[in-house]
Amino acid sequence: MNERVDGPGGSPAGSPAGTALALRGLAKRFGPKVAVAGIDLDVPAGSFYGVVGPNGAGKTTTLSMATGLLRPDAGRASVLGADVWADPIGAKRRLGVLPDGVRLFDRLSGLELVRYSGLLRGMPRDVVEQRSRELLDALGLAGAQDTLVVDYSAGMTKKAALACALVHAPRVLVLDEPFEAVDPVSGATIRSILDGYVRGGGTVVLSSHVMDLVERLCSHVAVIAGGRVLAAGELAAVRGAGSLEERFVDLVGGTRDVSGTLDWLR
Ligand SMILES: Nc1ncnc2c1ncn2[C@@H]1O[C@H](COP(=O)(O)OP(=O)(O)OP(=O)(O)O)[C@@H](O)[C@H]1O
Repeated sequence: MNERVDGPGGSPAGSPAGTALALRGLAKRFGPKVAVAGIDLDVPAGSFYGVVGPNGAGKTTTLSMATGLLRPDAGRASVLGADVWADPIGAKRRLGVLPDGVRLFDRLSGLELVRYSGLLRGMPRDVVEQRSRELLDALGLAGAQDTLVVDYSAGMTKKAALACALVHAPRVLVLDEPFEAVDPVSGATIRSILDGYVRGGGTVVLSSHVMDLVERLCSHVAVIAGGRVLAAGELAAVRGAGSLEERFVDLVGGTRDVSGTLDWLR
């Protein structure tokens, strides 16, 4: 099943004008395991795009290939027209990425880490300095800016990584589980930063397991399972009459009845 509910202008063959992220036939296997089985997706510029799917659906593998972190076995990805593999510098200039299970240079302090990200992007030192401090302040890390990242909690590390993804003001943000391990106050701050970013013309693609959050934040959603897109397009069209969670369960398969098992646990 591959139900496409893209609005007019969406084209599975070419990359329509105004596409921030275009994925064509992306595929990846790990040994015998097919993680991603040929994914096509157009993320319209200016959209807030949620990618949802069960554990092991292929979300992280897809986003890693889409952002140049993992080489696909087949297929292409482009960011605002720049091919991620043929023109990596052009694509990465337009892109900010929060990868899954981020490995950071954690012997740097939070401030040093964000500064380092900005300087790597070739930004002027004074701009880097100002933005790094502003980002850490907005994300509630100002008090910990001189603490080594290795001593950060999981949520603090995620926020520092998000600051690194934002410092060069990219036009497209790809965030793998940005709210995981983040407390509710920080979550609200991140939501408001991302909202403002999209209102200013930026594009956000994020993966999440939290349907309520995707429903509240996103204009578009793709449901992925078994390495394929089951449905994609505007949130209202994908969701239909019910909630996104109902639609998700409907598409991905019902909940399992485990009432007669795990007797030893009772
Ligand atoms: N490096 C790897 N080596 C072997 N198998 C892998 C590797 N990375 C992913 N896989 C497999 O590929 C499939 C898709 O994994 P992926 O991490 O993309 O799923 P996901 O949708 O992000 O899952 P989750 O929601 O649990 O984070 C899974 O079956 C996983 O076991």
